[in-house]
Amino acid sequence: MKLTIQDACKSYEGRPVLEQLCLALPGKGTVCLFGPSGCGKTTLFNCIAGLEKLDSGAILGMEGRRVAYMFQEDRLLPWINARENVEVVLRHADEKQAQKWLEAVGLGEDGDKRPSELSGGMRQRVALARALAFGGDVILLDEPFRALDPKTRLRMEALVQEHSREALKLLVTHDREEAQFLADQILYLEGPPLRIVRREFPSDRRNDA
Ligand SMILES: Nc1ncnc2c1ncn2[C@@H]1O[C@H](COP(=O)(O)OP(=O)(O)OP(=O)(O)O)[C@@H](O)[C@H]1O
Repeated sequence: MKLTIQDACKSYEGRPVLEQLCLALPGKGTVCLFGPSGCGKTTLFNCIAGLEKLDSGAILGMEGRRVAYMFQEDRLLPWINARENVEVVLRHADEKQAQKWLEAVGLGEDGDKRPSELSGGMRQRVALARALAFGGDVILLDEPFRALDPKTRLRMEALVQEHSREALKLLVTHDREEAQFLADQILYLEGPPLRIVRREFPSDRRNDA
């Protein structure tokens, strides 16, 4: 089902971050959000996820849809190990399944380590494994590859591309090539207040070329 953002308004301390924002998103596929720091992308994600409430307007099409959210920070639980951090989001606790996800992000050997024993890039990959393992209908990824070296980054991009094909994946990136590689649709943004200055459909463009 399509996701429709209708006249969304959200202000902080009198400063509008979302102002009468209207946006129609497809039911599935990858939409990359490309825009400068502070333009309001995270605020939009928080409103879609229901963590922040709009001042007015509506987000339609979220009824009954499960949301996975990979935040800019890893937000791992510090008192349990990497494998358990993935296991907590599985419908049925399953250590083997959690281990498979860790292997998919290249951390098969690190499952017993607590977040404090992992590097920033490793923690980010555990957070990515957790978001994909949850298997939501809407998957919000806020700069998911930021702390990664180029080779690992490519591997993680491929992982995101191949999983959850029936979900709507919304991905914030500051990397043009990454957006071109992953996206069915790229939204170029400015703000605050957040506005869409351009929409691009990379695969269509390739077909036209
Ligand atoms: N809880 C809050 N209280 C006050 N101001 C906020 C709050 N959250 C966001 N803002 C402000 O809203 C604006 C948009 O912030 P937001 O985090 O949504 O931007 P962003 O595009 O995700 O930026 P970045 O790429 O740096 O994460 C910024 O000016 C920010 O200071």
